[in-house]
Amino acid sequence: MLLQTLTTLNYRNLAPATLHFPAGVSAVWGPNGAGKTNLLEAVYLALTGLSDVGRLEQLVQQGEKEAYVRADLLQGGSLSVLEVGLGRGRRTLKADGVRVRGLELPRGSAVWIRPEDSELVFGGPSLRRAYLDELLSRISARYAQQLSRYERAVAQRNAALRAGEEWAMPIWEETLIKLGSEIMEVRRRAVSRLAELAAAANAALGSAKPLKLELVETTTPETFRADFARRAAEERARGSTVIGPHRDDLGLTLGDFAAGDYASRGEARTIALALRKAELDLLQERFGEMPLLLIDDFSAELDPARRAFLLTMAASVPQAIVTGTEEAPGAVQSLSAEAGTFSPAPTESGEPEQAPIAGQVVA
Ligand SMILES: Nc1ncnc2c1ncn2[C@@H]1O[C@H](COP(=O)(O)OP(=O)(O)OP(=O)(O)O)[C@@H](O)[C@H]1O
Repeated sequence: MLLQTLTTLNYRNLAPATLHFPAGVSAVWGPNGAGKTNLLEAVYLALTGLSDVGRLEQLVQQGEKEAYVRADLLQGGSLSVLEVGLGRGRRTLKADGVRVRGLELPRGSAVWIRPEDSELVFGGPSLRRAYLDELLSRISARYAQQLSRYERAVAQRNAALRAGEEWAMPIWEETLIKLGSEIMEVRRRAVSRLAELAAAANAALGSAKPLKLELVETTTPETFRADFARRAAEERARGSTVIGPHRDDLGLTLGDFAAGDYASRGEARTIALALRKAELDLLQERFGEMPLLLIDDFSAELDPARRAFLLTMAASVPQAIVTGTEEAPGAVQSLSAEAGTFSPAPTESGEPEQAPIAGQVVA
């Protein structure tokens, strides 16, 4: 997977530009607020269709109505043009000029490592479910479809519970048991492999304590129906579905203790990094091609073992973009960031890879 160029227009604080990315590590460095994270966010959005902002309008430059991002991506030897158009509450994705849904994008194309990934450890179960569901949705389009059907059915059953529509319960319960059991089966298989990969990454990061990942389930495919009967009174009192994969968690144990309750901040960062490395490995196993690696703010990582791990990871994939307030070592391209513009600078080891080309926008 090689990103060849990224074009942005009216995207957050980025100046309109087309940037070229060679194979190897591109270092993007500059002061706080320069737009480094925005650049990685634009790449990730164009490649995966994924974005975790609350409102799409946030992505459009203030004072503008629409934004545009285009990525030219080389995958499996052929070039794809991926485009995103953003407007008020509206997002349009195109692949090679044809409108597509997010699921139809090249799903194993990028992994994004961010300083806030520690929230995967300290945050609530919904963050870990989102990590798992996003990853599994990229691995399997069917999983994504079943999950969205399941979530709709949960919302409808909750509405029926609140309206006291007892007659509708058997129908919704059968739907949830069918869709939910399939989701649980896929999660079980994936988590068993993810656990191996994350444990290996955690050990490679020099952690003295073993990392264990396991699904914490509120029910099982085997007991779903009986659990609905058992929790019937509670569900009616609360007006909500309290069992099922939408309430499950990805349990993280470091050594003998639950990581969310007992891990130090540094240990949490190591676990989060191990989870991202496992994600990279799983996507590579599934699609047979190494995703583009996006590392946001490597310079915030002060621990020598984690910093070395990040930089080794970047150097070991076909292509990585590494941002920081200082230049990442070993880069083949260096882009200095300032107020939303990215100017080629000599790398630590030589001349700029590209001439400045800001302003060339392919609309
Ligand atoms: N929709 C928008 N329109 C204009 N500017 C925006 C928009 N959204 C964010 N910004 C600006 O983008 C800048 C943040 O950029 P970004 O987070 O990419 O910085 P950064 O280079 O990663 O900084 P740091 O090193 O602090 O992480 C902020 O100054 C913010 O005000």
